[in-house]
Amino acid sequence: MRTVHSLKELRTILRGYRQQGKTIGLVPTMGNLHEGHTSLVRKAAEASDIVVTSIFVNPMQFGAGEDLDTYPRTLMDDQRKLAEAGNTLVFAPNAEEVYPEGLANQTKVVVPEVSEGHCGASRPGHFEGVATVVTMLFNMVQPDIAVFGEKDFQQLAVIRKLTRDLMIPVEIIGAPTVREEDGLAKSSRNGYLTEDERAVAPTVFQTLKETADQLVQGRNDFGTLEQAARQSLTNAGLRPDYFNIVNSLTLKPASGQDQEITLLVAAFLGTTRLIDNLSVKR
Ligand SMILES: Nc1ncnc2c1ncn2[C@@H]1O[C@H](COP(=O)(O)OP(=O)(O)OP(=O)(O)O)[C@@H](O)[C@H]1O
Ligand SMILES: CC(C)(CO)[C@@H](O)C(=O)[O-]
Ligand code: BAL
Repeated sequence: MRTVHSLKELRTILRGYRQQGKTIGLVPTMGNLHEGHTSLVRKAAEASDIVVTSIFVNPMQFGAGEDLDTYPRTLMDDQRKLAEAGNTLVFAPNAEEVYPEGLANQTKVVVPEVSEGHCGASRPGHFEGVATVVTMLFNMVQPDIAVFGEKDFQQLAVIRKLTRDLMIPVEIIGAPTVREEDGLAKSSRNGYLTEDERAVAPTVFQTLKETADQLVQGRNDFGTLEQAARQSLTNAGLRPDYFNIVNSLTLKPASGQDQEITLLVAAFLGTTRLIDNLSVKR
């Protein structure tokens, strides 16, 4: 498995693969990889001949006061995990390679509607940063397929929409959330949790499951259920950012007629912000 840092080298290698008639899969990440990421790589390897994993902590998607500087950078460890998962090529550019003219001067991709609300409301500019860098990665790698985790449910919806709207010829594949045994969604940011916080963290998924059970039983009083879920999180020592029951496609507030409903949650444990979601069919 090779690692390249420059776009020029990436393009030269990929040209060679394309000339051999190989299909290319892309897995965009910010590194500090865990089994959630390697499951995406395995999925990409099933769907394409060559798998490119990008590792780039994208400054454009971090807000002021967020963890851009402290976000864990663990390239050597990541390379070992990727090789084991069947990855072909790692693309690990630095910020100057991706944004040679700096962030202020960068053309941006703005995705309306699905990027509004939820994480979009709590992290202004976040999805502009994600949409822009993902569009750039699509142009850099020109993959046939790209795999993203359902753990970042709103992000996946944003990427599906930008791909459709900008007619980018790539198939977007969603991959299920990989969890710890106690239900906590695997995430690089779990590493920030103290031992005490880690013991409380599974409450996020438990609250999702308890609320989903109520929905499956036919409850339509979504506001009451959201309020009760926020209270459960608070009682466990979390600080809920949002707990929203939405239509799975539009991410707008769910209605009683919706057959596919998604519960979206973000909550702080100390300074760590955890997100998760669960979808139900009715
Ligand atoms: N537990 C998981 N299961 C499946 N996919 C995941 C999981 N965690 C992350 N991913 C996916 O991996 C890709 C890269 O995500 P990222 O590098 O931000 O990882 P992360 O662990 O979610 O980090 P963070 O804690 O910063 O959100 C995204 O498509 C994301 O949805
Ligand atoms: C898709 C992504 C790699 C873009 O920076 C990031 O938002 C992530 O890791 O989910
Ligand atoms: N996993 C989404 C990337 C972020 O939180 O910035």
